[in-house]
Amino acid sequence: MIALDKPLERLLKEWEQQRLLTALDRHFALEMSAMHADSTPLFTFICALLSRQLSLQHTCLPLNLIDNSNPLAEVTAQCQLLGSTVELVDALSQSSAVGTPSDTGKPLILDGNNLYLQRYYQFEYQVSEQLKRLCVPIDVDDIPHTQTLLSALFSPTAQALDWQKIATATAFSHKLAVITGGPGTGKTTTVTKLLLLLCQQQTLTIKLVAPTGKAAARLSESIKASKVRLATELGQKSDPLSLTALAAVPEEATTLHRLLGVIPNSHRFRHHKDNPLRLDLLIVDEASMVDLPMMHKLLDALPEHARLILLGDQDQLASVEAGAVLADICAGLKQVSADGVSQWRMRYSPDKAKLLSQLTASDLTPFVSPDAQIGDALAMLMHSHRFQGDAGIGLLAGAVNRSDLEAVLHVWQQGYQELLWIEHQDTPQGNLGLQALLTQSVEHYGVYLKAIASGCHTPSEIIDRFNQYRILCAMRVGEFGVEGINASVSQALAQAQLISLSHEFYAGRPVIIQSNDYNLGLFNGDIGVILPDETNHSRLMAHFVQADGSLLKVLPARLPSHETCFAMTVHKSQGSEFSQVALVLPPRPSAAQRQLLSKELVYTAITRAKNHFSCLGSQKIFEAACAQATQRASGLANRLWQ
Ligand SMILES: Nc1ncnc2c1ncn2[C@@H]1O[C@H](COP(=O)(O)OP(=O)(O)OP(=O)(O)O)[C@@H](O)[C@H]1O
Repeated sequence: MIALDKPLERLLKEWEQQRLLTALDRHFALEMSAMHADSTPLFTFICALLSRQLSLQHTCLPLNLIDNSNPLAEVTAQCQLLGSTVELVDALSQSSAVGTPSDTGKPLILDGNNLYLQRYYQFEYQVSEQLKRLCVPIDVDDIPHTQTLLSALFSPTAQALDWQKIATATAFSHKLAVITGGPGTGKTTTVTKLLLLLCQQQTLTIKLVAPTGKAAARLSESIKASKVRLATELGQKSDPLSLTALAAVPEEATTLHRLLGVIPNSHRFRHHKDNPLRLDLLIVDEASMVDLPMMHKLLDALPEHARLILLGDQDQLASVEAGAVLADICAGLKQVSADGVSQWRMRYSPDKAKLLSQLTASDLTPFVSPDAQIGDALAMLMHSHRFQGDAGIGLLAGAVNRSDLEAVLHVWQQGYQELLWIEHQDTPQGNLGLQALLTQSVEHYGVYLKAIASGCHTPSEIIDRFNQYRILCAMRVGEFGVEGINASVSQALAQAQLISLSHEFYAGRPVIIQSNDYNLGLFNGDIGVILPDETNHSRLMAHFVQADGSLLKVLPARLPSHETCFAMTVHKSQGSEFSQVALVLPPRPSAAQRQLLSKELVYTAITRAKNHFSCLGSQKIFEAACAQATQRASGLANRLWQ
């Protein structure tokens, strides 16, 4: 069933050298083969492919999607699979290492055409079961009263259907609710109104969390701002909704790790099935960043009676680790027309559509679906309120998200003030595009660096100014990856005498943490700035703003692994927002790099920008990225929707 040009062990080594496989993939395959006496070259090769899938953040290996004639996409194929998917499934299921879904003792599980590592099969199966268990309606005792409250919260709109109102009613009447939408579509506004409704009725222990400290801090700020707006609105009316209930709406958010209770030097948390969280309602923001294992741990720790609300943008890059849970949950709402254009459309069971229609005084019968499944828990907000004023960023984000290349080009050609295209331009004097980016970065980073030089000793103020601008890179390595751009920006700032590179730690050096240090309370992705200590100006300390707004100070020498952060990856920027963003795309990406340049990556970078977005790139590469949608292999969408 497998044809190899050379002995498999030699090929595995070559593939590792060519970076088609990682060392881990090769070792995993050889280890599995050594552990099972009935191993065949086919089995060993498939194990390498499965491990590679996990390195690429897929949760399984769909055997029917393997390109038999060149499974590793080599320049010249040295390995081919012979036979159909059915024969491949049959051959693998003979292996003593491969079990069926109920075989908890086997290291690999074959479920239909999908091959899993046992651990990932369990994560996926349990997450789907946990979500389905949560996907139940909650009785609305007094429909007319709730109707009145909803009408008081939502003024009539010009649109036929007010999806924020429908989302509020959806979440009010369901134990699980997933409210998704792009930036500024009103997710926080909606959830604040929902919390007001719930707090008006009963006393609940409500917790707000996000995957990173930065995202948690943003959630707190958004909820606070939303409460202030709502208080003004309520104050203007003689409403049945009380300001007292609004005051009870919580606004402090924390990180998922902190909520679950980190146990130092362990992958386990203090809260789990046997020691559940003490809460009645959990709200998770930036849910697209939550990977499959983390979602499992979170759902496992949720008490039986608790409600769960997930907020996020299903179009953003998926989690850094395996899985794309939020996208999988929403997958059943995607409709692809005959001409290949995809759009979202809600799907409700007849009962849910009837209830929502009653509660919101709108007609939702066109959205009734006989197989709505988890659709009853979903609410999608499509209209951005944030991008009305600065239309360029919103239009560009929308066009990229739809992979509408004509519209993308059109937006760039309109010359919007908040958009700047910088073309890579190789000349004997160097890349002029890169030089333009460096000039821009010196101007923007100069603001906070000059503030430090002029004696500003208020760390939060300086960090705030630093956060106004950020360079985001698609890649980590290379001249145009995070490493290269950080080095170039550091040099440019040193030349402008804004920083001094004579010491590793200097006032103004921004750092991003690359591993978790539970003792210090620093986590992968946390960003801080090295600054003179407020109480002793001759001593430098790394300053980090925590989720609750407080400052954490750490001696630079004690920092866990970290790097300079004038530039960071788009992946690491999720959950953050900056006034100005500059995206850097490589001019000549390798084949492997091209695979990573996706529309989700470009969309995520654009939507981090509040006021200005620039892109250093070449038009061809930008368009190729916009045309490429990422698909993560997973069986979760099927489990939830079939
Ligand atoms: N129905 C509405 N009418 C007018 N403005 C609105 C409406 N809903 C939200 N907004 C405004 O849009 C902005 C963004 O709202 P909100 O923070 O709720 O969106 P979000 O989806 O949570 O955004 P993000 O993804 O950026 O966190 C706020 O200024 C809010 O006042």
